[in-house]
Amino acid sequence: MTFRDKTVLFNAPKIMGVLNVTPDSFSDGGKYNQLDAALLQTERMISQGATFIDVGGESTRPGAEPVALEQELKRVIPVIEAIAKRFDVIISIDTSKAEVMRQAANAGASLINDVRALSEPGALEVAADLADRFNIPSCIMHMQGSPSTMQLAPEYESVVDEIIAFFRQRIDIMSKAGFKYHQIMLDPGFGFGKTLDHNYSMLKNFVEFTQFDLPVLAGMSRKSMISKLLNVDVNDTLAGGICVNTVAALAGASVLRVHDVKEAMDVAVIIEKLNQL
Ligand SMILES: Cn1c(SCC(=O)Nc2ccccc2)nc2c(=O)[nH]c(N)nc21
Repeated sequence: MTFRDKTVLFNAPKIMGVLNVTPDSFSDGGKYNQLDAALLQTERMISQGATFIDVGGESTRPGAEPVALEQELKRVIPVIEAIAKRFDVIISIDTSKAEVMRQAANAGASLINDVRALSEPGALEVAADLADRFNIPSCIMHMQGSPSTMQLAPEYESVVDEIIAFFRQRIDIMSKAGFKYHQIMLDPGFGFGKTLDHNYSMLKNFVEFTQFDLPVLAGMSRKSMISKLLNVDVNDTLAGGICVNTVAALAGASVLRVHDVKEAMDVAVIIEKLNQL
């Protein structure tokens, strides 16, 4: 798409900072250290401009082992409570489990981020109830297969069309379950059952995902679609991340889910400037 023949909307995206509270995301296992480190990281991301803090207790990387309910609760609930007590920020709970959604909302979370799009038992009902009673929206993400299988052989007739059809189907199911339209957020799920080319064709056609007039979240930060293409280590994907986030933002992404909040905020501030002229 050249800028000449299409009007590019310069709507600045909001930034969602990633807070991983899985044990492998902290240097040592100590409880105090983990909570303290999480709060320090949260404070840093808020000071850098994050609107959302995404708290996740189950790693959903390719091949990741599922986490038991009790384990996931132990990881995320104390962190959510501590953040809600200290900061004025929107806490997003990254979970697929109905019980984690309910307890996280109780502890102060006000956005549900489910990479399995409310497909687990009870999740749709609990999320719809939280939307109804507390106006808590849900972000539903497309994934082909499950974390343990999704990257074995991703296959699509047309990845963009299949994601669009998935969004249509899930929006219909959520509306029937009681969600109001504005309580739904969409996410094409970069890296979740997609090859490198699938990911870049999703990015190239990102504007298609905005056809529902619902906010669309883009989560490409530090993912293999950057490290593989640029042939760099995951810790050296900052420049690539800024590029893909800029492309997604100009194509209409409302939220960028990132590890590097400062750099994503720089993108948002520059786009906001263009919006004002
Ligand atoms: C929870 N969650 C994840 S976890 C995967 C991840 O960050 N991998 C990863 C992290 C760091 C380095 C390499 C890979 N990705 C998304 C996303 O794209 N959208 C939404 N809505 N939620 C998401």
